[in-house]
Amino acid sequence: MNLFDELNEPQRQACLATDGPVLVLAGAGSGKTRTLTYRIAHLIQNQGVHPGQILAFTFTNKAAREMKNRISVLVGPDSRFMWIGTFHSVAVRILRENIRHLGYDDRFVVYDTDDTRSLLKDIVREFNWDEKEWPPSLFQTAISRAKNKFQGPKQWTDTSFFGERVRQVYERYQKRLKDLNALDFDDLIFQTVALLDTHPEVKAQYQRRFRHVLVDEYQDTNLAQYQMVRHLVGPEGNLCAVGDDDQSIYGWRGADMRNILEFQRDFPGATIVRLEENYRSTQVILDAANAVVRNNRERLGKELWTEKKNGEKIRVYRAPDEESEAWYAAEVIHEAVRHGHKLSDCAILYRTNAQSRAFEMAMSRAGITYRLVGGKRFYERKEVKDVLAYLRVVFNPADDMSLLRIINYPRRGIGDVAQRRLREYALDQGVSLAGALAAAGNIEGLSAQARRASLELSELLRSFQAQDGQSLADRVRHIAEASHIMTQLRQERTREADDRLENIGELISEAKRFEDEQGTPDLGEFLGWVALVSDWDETDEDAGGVWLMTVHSAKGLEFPVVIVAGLEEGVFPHMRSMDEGTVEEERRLMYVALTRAQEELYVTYAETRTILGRTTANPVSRFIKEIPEELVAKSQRIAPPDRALSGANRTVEGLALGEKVRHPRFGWGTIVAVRGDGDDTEVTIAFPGGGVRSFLAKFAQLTREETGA
Ligand SMILES: Nc1ncnc2c1ncn2[C@@H]1O[C@H](COP(=O)(O)OP(=O)(O)OP(=O)(O)O)[C@@H](O)[C@H]1O
Ligand SMILES: [Mg+2]
Repeated sequence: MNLFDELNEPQRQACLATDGPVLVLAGAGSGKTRTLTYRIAHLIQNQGVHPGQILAFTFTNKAAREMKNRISVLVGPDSRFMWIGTFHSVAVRILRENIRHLGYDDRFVVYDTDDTRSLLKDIVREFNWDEKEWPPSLFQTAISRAKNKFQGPKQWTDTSFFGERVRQVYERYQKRLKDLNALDFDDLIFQTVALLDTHPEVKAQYQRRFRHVLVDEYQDTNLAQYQMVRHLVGPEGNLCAVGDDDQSIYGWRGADMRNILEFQRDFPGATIVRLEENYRSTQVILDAANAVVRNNRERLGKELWTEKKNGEKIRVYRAPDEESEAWYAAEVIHEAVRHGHKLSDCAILYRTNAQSRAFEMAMSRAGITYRLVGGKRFYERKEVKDVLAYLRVVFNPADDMSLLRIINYPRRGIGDVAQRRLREYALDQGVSLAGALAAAGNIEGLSAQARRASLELSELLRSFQAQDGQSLADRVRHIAEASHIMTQLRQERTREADDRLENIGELISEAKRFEDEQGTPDLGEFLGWVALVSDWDETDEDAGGVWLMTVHSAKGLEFPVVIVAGLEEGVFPHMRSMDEGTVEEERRLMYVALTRAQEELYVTYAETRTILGRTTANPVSRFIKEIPEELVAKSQRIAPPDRALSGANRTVEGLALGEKVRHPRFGWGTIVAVRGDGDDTEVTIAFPGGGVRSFLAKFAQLTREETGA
């Protein structure tokens, strides 16, 4: 097959320009990611570049996986030698190979935001500052900002009272992290850049290794990431970056559009390619997206066109409240399915995660399977973190923070007093907390009980370490058992404890999956992988169902049917952006949202919305007003939700066991249970071949046999 038959002229040009820097600057859906993928295939297939010489950055692990799969189809199994990943995962690989040059041990662990928050809390306590006045999140944000700009504590410039305190905390925090042999997320990039900055021989080694560097979603790289790219690109300057200034939506995380503007300065002689044909959406959708984003002043300016001239008009729906909005979404989806779409063709996009609740509820009630991207993450659950804390200490005995988490969990008689004593000893002697445990026999001021328990724990951890080399899943299982975490949960005999046990079981399965897929039982690799698991990796993509996610998560994706919800001033654009003067970034976010749609686009808003128990009435979003009227369908409702509800109500009166009813999605079934009454009536229906499902009768749109469908 000729690769280039599947590309248009400018896309081909971007693939063929393999000597020197290339910047592809183009709007949504114009084939930037596709071009990048084909360029890699072209390099391997036609230019004799070895897959191991290719380094590509994507914005999510999911995108990396997809790109890898795509390329392996084009070039075969050797593609496994390519380095394709997020900035963070590439950084972990580089640091594991080289971090010793920076005085860390290569068995470092990665701290998530929870872990760093406890560490910061600890530090504030050490300084004896009021924790209410100086919450850890304050420092977390400030330190993260600094790292994204590649500013260490030494480069700190803010000398105000507040700034001075941040500097103090920042300095102590970095020192503590190093003692703990831990890195936070931002450190991964920061330390990689520091490493490449100060170790020319390491830098040269990577530059020789990677002859071609590629970056997707280039508009969302921050300064530190940009510097990482610059260091890794060799003297030949073979860098291909693709991006869209109109889709820059991570300013809050330090993404800097100037990276695009400065590309030409940093990589002189760069070929600039523009793509203008969009292959994703209908002209109506593009016109709407173009019209909205045109209201931004800070942009390079470009327009998109498509050959898909026709297209359904956009439907705008005004709901009385967020529940009706969600119910409307459910109707849209039923309708789409009736017209032959799969559930997985449909996506509901919203501005903040908190908005998902109403949609989840409506989907469950309407019997629509859905997949939520984001939300409470598996790896953030307490019991999972407890077992992981054991694993981390086993892997990296210097990790005092993780040891503190489990030093007395399950309870073993090392109380607060004993813990304080052990920490004092560790500090005095310059050893880790694990070292103090081992020396408990000689530490004064410990009760006999605490002393015995400390020594036992120390011995237990040592026995866990001795299992290096066994299967990972077995190790995780053994640790969860021998630590008595499982025993304790089993004894509780509550539903919650059962859930927790199940989650630990899931963690063990994850360890097995990791081992099977990555082909290594290495605990460190597993922990590194866990730390970088993103919302997407926790979504079962094969499961089917409507997608629920934030607009940020939808970056780079496309769906035939898209519902963009919550278009109210204060929600989208978000309140904070109005205070901080970043409405243009919100508008880019709206542009991203609209351009995810391939065929049908729905935009909804609610007249009143209850957030955190407070009901507010917000005016309709300016972004809706920016969509030209001629692109919006006149009839704005598929079916008014109130009528749908009352209609459903009528049909369910007096539901009886054994009665045959019809559900709009699952078809005919038999009622096997009825619970509750009035609006709360819940019916359970057995569908022949479709299983048994429960619905709130009020919402289920059931019809009776005699009335027909
Ligand atoms: N030359 C082409 N011929 C046919 N289809 C194409 C062509 N180029 C791109 N496409 C298709 O158009 C869609 C959008 O492409 P792609 O996702 O690469 O765009 P993008 O510019 O990366 O979008 P985004 O800005 O949203 O990340 C994909 O379904 C892709 O397969
Ligand atoms: Mg893309």
